[in-house]
Amino acid sequence: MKKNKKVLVGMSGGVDSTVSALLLKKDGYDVEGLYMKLHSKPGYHEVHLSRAQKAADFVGMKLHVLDLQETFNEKVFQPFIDTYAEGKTPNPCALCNRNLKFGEMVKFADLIGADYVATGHYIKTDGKYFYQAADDTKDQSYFLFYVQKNVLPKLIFPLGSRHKNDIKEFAASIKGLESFASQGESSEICFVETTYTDLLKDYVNVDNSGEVLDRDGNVVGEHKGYMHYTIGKRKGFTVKGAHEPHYVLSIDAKNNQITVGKKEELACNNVTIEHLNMFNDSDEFDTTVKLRYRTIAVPCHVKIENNKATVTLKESVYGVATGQAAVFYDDDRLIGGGWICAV
Ligand SMILES: Nc1ncnc2c1ncn2[C@@H]1O[C@H](COP(=O)(O)OP(=O)(O)OP(=O)(O)O)[C@@H](O)[C@H]1O
Repeated sequence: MKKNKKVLVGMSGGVDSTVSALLLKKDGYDVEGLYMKLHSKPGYHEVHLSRAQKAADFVGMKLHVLDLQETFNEKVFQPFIDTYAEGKTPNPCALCNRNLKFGEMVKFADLIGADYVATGHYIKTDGKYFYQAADDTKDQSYFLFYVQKNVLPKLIFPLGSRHKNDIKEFAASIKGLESFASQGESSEICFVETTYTDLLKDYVNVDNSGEVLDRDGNVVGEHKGYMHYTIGKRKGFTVKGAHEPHYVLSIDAKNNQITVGKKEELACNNVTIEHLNMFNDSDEFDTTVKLRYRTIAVPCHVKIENNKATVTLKESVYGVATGQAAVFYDDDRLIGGGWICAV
């Protein structure tokens, strides 16, 4: 029994956090839950908070509720809008993990005297590094690269060595938790109801059509507003007389123009990243890097100077977007990462 060890579990109302809390309780920890009100999607908290309360009641633990909508807006939502407005592709989950789930939640854990913080993320840690989850279809390590190193010793991930299907089956087999097993999966970005452009429309002028250029700067067509595109997208704009598919190569927010070209022109061999968050201390090394979620890490050489890294890719990657995360992996160990600022 882990007597006297208190764990604060992030409760979202979903099956993963519910099972995590239950496993920790069974393991002998003194568990308390926390539901954080993050974004302001209408009707969302009524549903999710009541599910989180139901889960907490089932586990037999106290549920704290924190309203963090203002902090979320400042640290995650506004940067999401601003990044699209700058013609880049944001990664709001990485910012939320650093600032809210493993920022504000850790502060709250300290306040109530909890020794550990747990969530239902699919990831592992040994207190120094993160490691990819056993279930590679669910691995969330890419979104956790920006969590501050000093909080790692406090983190517990009960699901890191398990598979999502087993978690659902486990919940389905427990009387009182069946409904958690059959709930739909949460959407990719929790505050986006339909599409990101629908959401952006309330804040910025998304449908502002403009020119499509080729690599030589010739006007070759029209687009429906640069925020509709990410690097590598091949639909939703016109290219006069084109016989082959064209892809977005770059986005110029200032001039409301996008540049397009053929697939081979999307190839990227060098990336510069900034605002690094490294878990090791080397400033020059060979490793592998993921430049997008759900892609395979490619071998690269990394040189760090003045909190910026030059990443030389040993094979071309297609469709690399500024604003996205570059995350370094040494096999299954996450050794750090940063934000792509130039390709
Ligand atoms: N609003 C919230 N308040 C507290 N903790 C949260 C909240 N949202 C997410 N978490 C924690 O972060 C973990 C990962 O969140 P994510 O949004 O990826 O959900 P998920 O994989 O669908 O998990 P779940 O099935 O628990 O909802 C959750 O399992 C939970 O522990």
